[in-house]
Amino acid sequence: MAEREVTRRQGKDYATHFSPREYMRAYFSTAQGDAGEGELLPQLLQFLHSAFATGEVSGQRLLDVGSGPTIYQVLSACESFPEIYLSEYAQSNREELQGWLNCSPDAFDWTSIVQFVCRLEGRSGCEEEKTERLRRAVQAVLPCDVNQDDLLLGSTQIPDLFDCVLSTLCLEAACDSVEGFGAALSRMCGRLRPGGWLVMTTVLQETFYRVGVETFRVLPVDEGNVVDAVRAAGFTVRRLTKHGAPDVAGRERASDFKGLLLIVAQKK
Ligand SMILES: C[S@@+](CC[C@H](N)C(=O)[O-])C[C@H]1O[C@@H](n2cnc3c(N)ncnc32)[C@H](O)[C@@H]1O
Repeated sequence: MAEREVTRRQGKDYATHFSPREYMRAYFSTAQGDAGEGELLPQLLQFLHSAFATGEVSGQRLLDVGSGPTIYQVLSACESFPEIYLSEYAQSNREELQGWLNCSPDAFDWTSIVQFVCRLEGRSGCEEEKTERLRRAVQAVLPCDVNQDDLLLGSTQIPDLFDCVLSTLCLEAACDSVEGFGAALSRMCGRLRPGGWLVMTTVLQETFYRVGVETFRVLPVDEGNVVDAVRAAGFTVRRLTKHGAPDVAGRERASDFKGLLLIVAQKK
């Protein structure tokens, strides 16, 4: 029987076909994440914990680019940055974030992941305090498009300069060429002060991931592509960690990533 052709969503489709609820349910229901992705989520959480726990990556203001509907990525950062600006392309994702910030009764439940991060910090039992700290830290949920020169799309009343830019699993989803990836990275760090920090996580050689019934296209990048882009954007790489992907067979995999790259870099 002929295989059904799958439409690979990309670009503007994020505004219309990306279901925040399906995304969070599939990948963030527990701190173990999606079974087919092996240790991806624990590795992300562990890396983000260690990146911020050293105390070196710290300051006043942090910009998270392409936040999606998720808050896992800023749970560690809120201990080191009292002001956090979330930014995201899709309005539906921004609404999910806002719902969580407003303690909406039907907001996604992040308890399992907050518990995991508190355990990493040696502060089991402090989940409520952590959640409150993060809610207090978030100053705004801004629209953003990494493919536009004006990345934050004319948002006003935001700082001219940030001390840290964080971005998790975003550019490879948002860009359609290696050149575009580099340009978006430079743009994203345009508001970073000299000496400021870039913390970025990237899936390697991924061509797709699934969200509910939809399949999203991903730009396959390798370690060299990412490191070259980071250096070309004016950074010194301070820390680089790489993990392989699990060997999961089958067409029903949630994604086809081959590895995970975790980078801390400092702007010259
Ligand atoms: C795989 S999700 C990652 C979300 C979140 N950062 C995380 O770690 O789970 C990719 C995100 O990139 C966002 N995105 C897609 N195109 C974008 C663009 N042009 N500018 C900024 N973000 C974009 C999507 O809306 C989506 O939230």
